Amino acid sequence: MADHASPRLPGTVCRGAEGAPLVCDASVALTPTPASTRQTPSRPLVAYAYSCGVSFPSLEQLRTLNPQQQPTYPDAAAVDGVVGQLRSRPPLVFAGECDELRGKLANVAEGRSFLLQGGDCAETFAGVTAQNVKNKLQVLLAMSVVLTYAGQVPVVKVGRIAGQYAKPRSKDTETRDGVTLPSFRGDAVNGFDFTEAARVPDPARLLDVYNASAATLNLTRAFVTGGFADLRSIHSWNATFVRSAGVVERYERLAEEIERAMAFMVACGIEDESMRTVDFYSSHEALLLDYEQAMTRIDSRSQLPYNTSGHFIWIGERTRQLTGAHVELLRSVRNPIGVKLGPTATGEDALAIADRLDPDREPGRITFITRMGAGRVRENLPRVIEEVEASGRKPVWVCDPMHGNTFEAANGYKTRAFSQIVDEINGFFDVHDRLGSWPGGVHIELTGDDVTECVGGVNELTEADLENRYETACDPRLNRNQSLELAFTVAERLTDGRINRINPVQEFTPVEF
Ligand SMILES: O=C[C@H](O)[C@H](O)COP(=O)(O)O
Ligand SMILES: C=C(OP(=O)(O)O)C(=O)O
Repeated sequence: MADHASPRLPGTVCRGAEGAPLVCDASVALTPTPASTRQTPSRPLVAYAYSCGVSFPSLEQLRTLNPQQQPTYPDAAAVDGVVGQLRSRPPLVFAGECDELRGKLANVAEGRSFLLQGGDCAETFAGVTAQNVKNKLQVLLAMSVVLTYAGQVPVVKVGRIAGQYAKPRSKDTETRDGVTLPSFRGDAVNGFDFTEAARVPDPARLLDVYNASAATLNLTRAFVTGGFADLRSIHSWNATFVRSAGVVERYERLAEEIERAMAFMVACGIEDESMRTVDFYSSHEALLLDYEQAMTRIDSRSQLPYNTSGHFIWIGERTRQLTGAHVELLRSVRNPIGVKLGPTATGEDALAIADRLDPDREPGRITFITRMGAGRVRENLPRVIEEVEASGRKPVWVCDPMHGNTFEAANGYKTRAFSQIVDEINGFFDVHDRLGSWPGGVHIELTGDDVTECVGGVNELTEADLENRYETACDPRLNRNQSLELAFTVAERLTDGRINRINPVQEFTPVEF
């Protein structure tokens, strides 16, 4: 074990200020790792405590906690090898960016802004193309403009992007025509093809996840800062929407209004950087413990651990066990954390998880993503909100109207009805309105393409249409027009009496002419 004064080496274990061992950050590595201190795959990873005394679990410890939804790899040594390689890779996101997002989410929790989180149900390696990433950004930017302008709220933009490659499944196996194989668990785990070979979990895919996420993030950063997100190109974000839809005309009218407003601002001398770039963050479900634990790094500024695989990570409905491995891992990292709450979640469950993940009640740390289903949201959500808010906690409340509203169409396609998605969102707003809490955001599975996966919406897709372009690797997503239509629906609920809360009248400084 190296002492603290030694050069810090990736993956080495050294003594912290109080004698507690800590794992050093690859970003502060000074010299190549000498063979004697190299973390070999077969050597157990050492649990450590960082200076403030919170312990960070080793993979061995996590594995004793009966982790749910993990792949069963045929070769444990191969997993260790991959984990070792991931530990030495550079971080994908930076601690300071995660802090910045946490600060923005604190504003959302206070009712001062709104979270738009959206993207694929399951990203795929084949989907890492410039066109795909651009289409997804385009639809998210268009939605965010609708929310900002029509809804009159500042919008925090987070993609389900650059890491959303692993899926929890209801069943371990899938049967087709009498043949039973392991379920597809996302490109991070196994192959989509229904063959025995494809469905074997392969740990080398975790390195592909890293590479695909890095490429996606790189492109995303370039798009959002390189002119693509310039509000003055607002019309061009619309170029690829299906023209016939009424929702597109509505968007065009709004884009024209924004252009006029911007021209007015420019004429008044009010033009700044915020019109040209946007802040955009990545997020995914932190499902695969091998990957998420290996991607944790010690921030060289604060000496605290951050999961560097994405800015915002969430714990799914199936893995939120209070003393389970996922909660144990995420309680020890500093990123803002989401927790999905399904229809059976109680206020007591939510409070217990919040206390475990966020004992210090740090603003912006916890986001509860509720996904109760349209039929249950009005009945089940109030109790959860009431109990959590009565404790004095102020989490971000977000509605995921997708996961509680999935059904199988008569022709066998897994689908969702646009009307039910809207109904759950309306239920979410109704409940928050009644309780006086802040409906802080929406979490949507969507794509920038014109797929036919969800029925209804402006183009009135029917079950028969599903077979035309059903391309999701897991759950059905809203297509471009449905996503935009949803943004207008949410914007209407936001303007409904809320503008004053978000933009309280401020001291007015007259512009000099
Ligand atoms: O996206 C969420 C889950 O991974 C998905 O709904 C599970 O789908 P399944 O019920 O077909 O396994
Ligand atoms: C699996 C997901 O959701 P949930 O945990 O809510 O089922 C998801 O959002 O991809």
